[in-house]
Amino acid sequence: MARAFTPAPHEVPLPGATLHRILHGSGGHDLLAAGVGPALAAASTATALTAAALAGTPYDLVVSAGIAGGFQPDAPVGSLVVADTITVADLGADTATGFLPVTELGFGTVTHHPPETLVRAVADSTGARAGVVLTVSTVTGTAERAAELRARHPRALAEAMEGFGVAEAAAAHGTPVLEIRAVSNPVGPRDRAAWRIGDALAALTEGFGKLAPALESWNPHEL
Ligand SMILES: O=C(O)c1cccc(C(=O)CC[C@H]2O[C@@H](n3cnc4c(=O)[nH]cnc43)[C@H](O)[C@@H]2O)c1
Repeated sequence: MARAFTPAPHEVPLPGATLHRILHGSGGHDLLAAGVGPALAAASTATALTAAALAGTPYDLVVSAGIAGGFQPDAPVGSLVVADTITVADLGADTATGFLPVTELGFGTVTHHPPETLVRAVADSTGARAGVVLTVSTVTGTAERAAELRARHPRALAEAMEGFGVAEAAAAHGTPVLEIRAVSNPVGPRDRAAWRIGDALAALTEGFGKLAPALESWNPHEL
Protein backbone atom coordinates (compact mmCIF):
# COMPACT_ATOMS: atom_id res chain seq x y z
CA MET A 1 0.00 0.00 0.00
CA ALA A 2 2.83 2.39 0.89
CA ARG A 3 4.07 1.73 -2.66
CA ALA A 4 1.11 3.74 -3.95
CA PHE A 5 2.66 6.86 -2.40
CA THR A 6 5.27 9.08 -4.02
CA PRO A 7 7.63 10.63 -3.05
CA ALA A 8 9.12 8.16 -0.56
CA PRO A 9 8.06 8.83 3.04
CA HIS A 10 10.28 9.98 5.92
CA GLU A 11 9.86 8.65 9.46
CA VAL A 12 8.41 10.62 12.37
CA PRO A 13 8.84 8.70 15.67
CA LEU A 14 6.04 8.96 18.24
CA PRO A 15 5.60 7.16 21.58
CA GLY A 16 4.60 3.61 20.61
CA ALA A 17 4.18 4.38 16.90
CA THR A 18 6.09 5.62 13.86
CA LEU A 19 4.54 7.80 11.19
CA HIS A 20 5.69 7.56 7.59
CA ARG A 21 5.21 11.09 6.32
CA ILE A 22 4.70 11.96 2.65
CA LEU A 23 4.67 15.70 1.98
CA HIS A 24 3.37 17.26 -1.20
CA GLY A 25 2.47 20.88 -1.82
CA SER A 26 1.12 22.45 1.34
CA GLY A 27 -0.31 19.13 2.57
CA GLY A 28 0.49 15.46 2.63
CA HIS A 29 -0.28 12.09 4.18
CA ASP A 30 0.96 10.19 7.20
CA LEU A 31 1.02 6.41 7.01
CA LEU A 32 0.84 4.48 10.31
CA ALA A 33 1.12 0.72 10.86
CA ALA A 34 -1.47 0.86 13.63
CA GLY A 35 -1.12 -2.74 14.84
CA VAL A 36 -3.50 -5.69 14.96
CA GLY A 37 -6.77 -5.52 16.90
CA PRO A 38 -9.09 -2.69 17.89
CA ALA A 39 -7.28 -1.72 21.11
CA LEU A 40 -3.79 -1.23 19.64
CA ALA A 41 -5.23 0.39 16.50
CA ALA A 42 -7.19 2.86 18.67
CA ALA A 43 -4.15 3.63 20.84
CA SER A 44 -1.79 4.20 17.87
CA THR A 45 -4.34 6.28 15.99
CA ALA A 46 -5.08 8.39 19.07
CA THR A 47 -1.34 9.02 19.53
CA ALA A 48 -1.00 10.23 15.92
CA LEU A 49 -4.14 12.38 16.13
CA THR A 50 -3.02 13.96 19.41
CA ALA A 51 0.51 14.66 18.12
CA ALA A 52 -0.93 16.34 15.02
CA ALA A 53 -3.40 18.40 17.06
CA LEU A 54 -0.67 19.56 19.47
CA ALA A 55 1.55 20.52 16.51
CA GLY A 56 -1.29 22.69 15.17
CA THR A 57 -1.65 20.51 12.07
CA PRO A 58 -4.73 18.35 12.74
CA TYR A 59 -5.71 15.70 10.20
CA ASP A 60 -8.66 16.22 7.84
CA LEU A 61 -9.36 12.50 7.52
CA VAL A 62 -8.33 9.15 9.03
CA VAL A 63 -8.32 6.08 6.74
CA SER A 64 -8.20 2.57 8.21
CA ALA A 65 -6.98 0.15 5.56
CA GLY A 66 -5.89 -3.46 5.37
CA ILE A 67 -6.99 -6.96 4.53
CA ALA A 68 -10.25 -8.55 5.67
CA GLY A 69 -12.45 -11.60 5.61
CA GLY A 70 -15.27 -11.25 3.07
CA PHE A 71 -18.84 -12.51 3.55
CA GLN A 72 -19.68 -14.71 0.57
CA PRO A 73 -20.87 -14.27 -2.11
CA ASP A 74 -21.04 -10.47 -1.72
CA ALA A 75 -17.35 -9.76 -1.13
CA PRO A 76 -15.22 -12.20 -3.12
CA VAL A 77 -11.55 -12.80 -2.34
CA GLY A 78 -9.46 -10.12 -4.08
CA SER A 79 -12.29 -7.54 -4.09
CA LEU A 80 -12.27 -4.16 -2.38
CA VAL A 81 -14.78 -3.00 0.21
CA VAL A 82 -15.38 0.51 1.57
CA ALA A 83 -17.33 0.85 4.81
CA ASP A 84 -20.46 2.97 4.79
CA THR A 85 -20.87 1.74 8.37
CA ILE A 86 -18.15 0.62 10.79
CA THR A 87 -19.67 -1.62 13.46
CA VAL A 88 -18.07 -3.51 16.33
CA ALA A 89 -19.70 -6.95 16.34
CA ASP A 90 -18.64 -8.33 19.70
CA LEU A 91 -18.74 -5.41 22.16
CA GLY A 92 -21.60 -6.29 24.49
CA ALA A 93 -22.99 -9.10 26.59
CA ASP A 94 -23.84 -12.69 25.82
CA THR A 95 -27.24 -13.70 27.22
CA ALA A 96 -29.43 -16.80 27.20
CA THR A 97 -31.51 -15.11 24.51
CA GLY A 98 -28.61 -13.91 22.39
CA PHE A 99 -26.02 -11.15 22.07
CA LEU A 100 -26.75 -7.65 23.40
CA PRO A 101 -24.61 -4.77 22.09
CA VAL A 102 -23.37 -2.28 24.71
CA THR A 103 -25.83 0.31 23.43
CA GLU A 104 -28.67 -1.96 24.57
CA LEU A 105 -26.99 -2.20 27.97
CA GLY A 106 -27.30 1.58 28.15
CA PHE A 107 -23.80 2.85 27.34
CA GLY A 108 -21.11 3.17 24.70
CA THR A 109 -21.19 3.19 20.91
CA VAL A 110 -21.09 0.34 18.41
CA THR A 111 -21.26 2.13 15.07
CA HIS A 112 -19.52 4.95 13.22
CA HIS A 113 -20.55 6.34 9.82
CA PRO A 114 -17.93 7.59 7.37
CA PRO A 115 -19.03 10.62 5.30
CA GLU A 116 -21.57 9.39 2.75
CA THR A 117 -20.35 11.51 -0.17
CA LEU A 118 -16.77 10.35 0.37
CA VAL A 119 -17.80 6.68 0.55
CA ARG A 120 -19.67 7.07 -2.75
CA ALA A 121 -16.70 8.82 -4.39
CA VAL A 122 -14.29 6.12 -3.18
CA ALA A 123 -16.59 3.35 -4.41
CA ASP A 124 -16.84 5.08 -7.81
CA SER A 125 -13.12 5.70 -8.23
CA THR A 126 -11.82 2.35 -6.94
CA GLY A 127 -14.66 -0.06 -7.78
CA ALA A 128 -15.00 -0.98 -4.10
CA ARG A 129 -18.37 -2.25 -2.87
CA ALA A 130 -19.89 -0.13 -0.11
CA GLY A 131 -21.47 -1.75 2.94
CA VAL A 132 -21.04 -2.61 6.60
CA VAL A 133 -17.56 -3.61 7.73
CA LEU A 134 -17.55 -5.39 11.08
CA THR A 135 -14.77 -5.14 13.63
CA VAL A 136 -14.16 -8.32 15.65
CA SER A 137 -11.60 -9.22 18.30
CA THR A 138 -11.83 -12.91 17.40
CA VAL A 139 -11.50 -13.95 13.75
CA THR A 140 -14.51 -15.98 12.63
CA GLY A 141 -13.55 -19.63 12.15
CA THR A 142 -16.82 -21.52 11.68
CA ALA A 143 -19.80 -21.43 9.33
CA GLU A 144 -22.10 -21.08 12.38
CA ARG A 145 -20.38 -17.90 13.60
CA ALA A 146 -20.36 -16.46 10.07
CA ALA A 147 -24.12 -17.12 9.77
CA GLU A 148 -24.76 -15.61 13.22
CA LEU A 149 -22.87 -12.42 12.32
CA ARG A 150 -24.66 -12.15 8.98
CA ALA A 151 -28.04 -12.66 10.68
CA ARG A 152 -27.28 -9.82 13.08
CA HIS A 153 -25.72 -7.64 10.35
CA PRO A 154 -27.44 -8.48 7.04
CA ARG A 155 -25.53 -5.73 5.15
CA ALA A 156 -22.11 -6.89 6.39
CA LEU A 157 -19.63 -7.30 3.54
CA ALA A 158 -16.47 -7.93 5.53
CA GLU A 159 -14.94 -8.40 8.96
CA ALA A 160 -11.57 -7.14 10.15
CA MET A 161 -10.02 -6.26 13.50
CA GLU A 162 -9.19 -2.55 13.60
CA GLY A 163 -11.79 -0.27 11.98
CA PHE A 164 -13.90 0.41 15.05
CA GLY A 165 -10.84 1.21 17.20
CA VAL A 166 -9.56 3.65 14.58
CA ALA A 167 -13.04 5.17 14.25
CA GLU A 168 -13.36 5.64 18.03
CA ALA A 169 -10.03 7.52 18.11
CA ALA A 170 -11.03 9.65 15.11
CA ALA A 171 -14.43 10.44 16.64
CA ALA A 172 -12.78 11.62 19.87
CA HIS A 173 -10.95 14.23 17.75
CA GLY A 174 -13.97 15.09 15.60
CA THR A 175 -12.10 13.79 12.54
CA PRO A 176 -13.96 11.93 9.76
CA VAL A 177 -13.00 8.30 9.19
CA LEU A 178 -12.96 5.92 6.25
CA GLU A 179 -12.33 2.15 6.21
CA ILE A 180 -11.09 0.43 3.05
CA ARG A 181 -10.41 -3.31 3.00
CA ALA A 182 -9.22 -5.83 0.44
CA VAL A 183 -10.63 -9.32 0.92
CA SER A 184 -7.92 -11.91 1.61
CA ASN A 185 -10.14 -14.81 2.75
CA PRO A 186 -13.78 -15.81 3.02
CA VAL A 187 -15.46 -15.39 6.43
CA GLY A 188 -16.24 -18.93 7.57
CA PRO A 189 -14.56 -22.21 8.44
CA ARG A 190 -10.84 -21.73 9.16
CA ASP A 191 -8.84 -22.61 6.04
CA ARG A 192 -5.41 -21.02 5.85
CA ALA A 193 -4.80 -22.58 2.42
CA ALA A 194 -7.62 -20.41 1.05
CA TRP A 195 -5.89 -17.16 2.06
CA ARG A 196 -4.80 -14.85 -0.76
CA ILE A 197 -2.91 -12.16 1.14
CA GLY A 198 -0.68 -11.22 -1.83
CA ASP A 199 -3.68 -10.74 -4.13
CA ALA A 200 -5.49 -8.70 -1.47
CA LEU A 201 -2.49 -6.42 -0.85
CA ALA A 202 -2.10 -5.91 -4.61
CA ALA A 203 -5.79 -4.95 -4.85
CA LEU A 204 -5.38 -2.55 -1.92
CA THR A 205 -2.31 -0.92 -3.50
CA GLU A 206 -4.17 -0.55 -6.80
CA GLY A 207 -7.18 0.90 -4.98
CA PHE A 208 -5.02 3.44 -3.16
CA GLY A 209 -3.52 4.46 -6.50
CA LYS A 210 -7.05 5.45 -7.62
CA LEU A 211 -8.02 7.23 -4.42
CA ALA A 212 -6.63 10.73 -5.12
CA PRO A 213 -9.55 12.02 -7.25
CA ALA A 214 -12.08 10.91 -4.62
CA LEU A 215 -10.16 12.60 -1.79
CA GLU A 216 -9.48 15.75 -3.79
CA SER A 217 -13.12 16.16 -4.88
CA TRP A 218 -14.42 15.65 -1.35
CA ASN A 219 -15.59 18.69 0.59
CA PRO A 220 -15.04 17.89 4.30
CA HIS A 221 -18.02 20.12 5.17
CA GLU A 222 -20.32 17.84 3.14
CA LEU A 223 -21.46 14.77 5.00
O1 LIG B 1 -5.33 -17.96 11.82
C1 LIG B 1 -6.42 -17.73 11.31
O2 LIG B 1 -7.29 -18.59 11.12
C2 LIG B 1 -6.73 -16.33 10.91
C3 LIG B 1 -7.83 -16.12 10.09
C4 LIG B 1 -8.13 -14.81 9.65
C5 LIG B 1 -7.34 -13.74 10.07
C6 LIG B 1 -6.26 -13.98 10.89
C7 LIG B 1 -5.42 -12.86 11.31
O3 LIG B 1 -4.46 -13.02 11.99
C8 LIG B 1 -5.86 -11.51 10.80
C9 LIG B 1 -4.83 -10.46 10.97
C10 LIG B 1 -5.18 -9.17 10.20
O4 LIG B 1 -5.91 -9.34 9.02
C11 LIG B 1 -7.22 -8.78 9.07
N1 LIG B 1 -8.11 -9.92 8.69
C12 LIG B 1 -7.95 -10.62 7.56
N2 LIG B 1 -8.90 -11.54 7.44
C13 LIG B 1 -9.69 -11.45 8.52
C14 LIG B 1 -10.85 -12.16 8.93
O5 LIG B 1 -11.36 -13.08 8.27
N3 LIG B 1 -11.41 -11.78 10.11
C15 LIG B 1 -10.89 -10.76 10.84
N4 LIG B 1 -9.78 -10.07 10.48
C16 LIG B 1 -9.20 -10.39 9.32
C17 LIG B 1 -7.38 -8.23 10.47
O6 LIG B 1 -7.89 -6.92 10.38
C18 LIG B 1 -5.97 -8.21 11.05
O7 LIG B 1 -5.35 -6.97 10.87
C19 LIG B 1 -5.92 -15.27 11.32
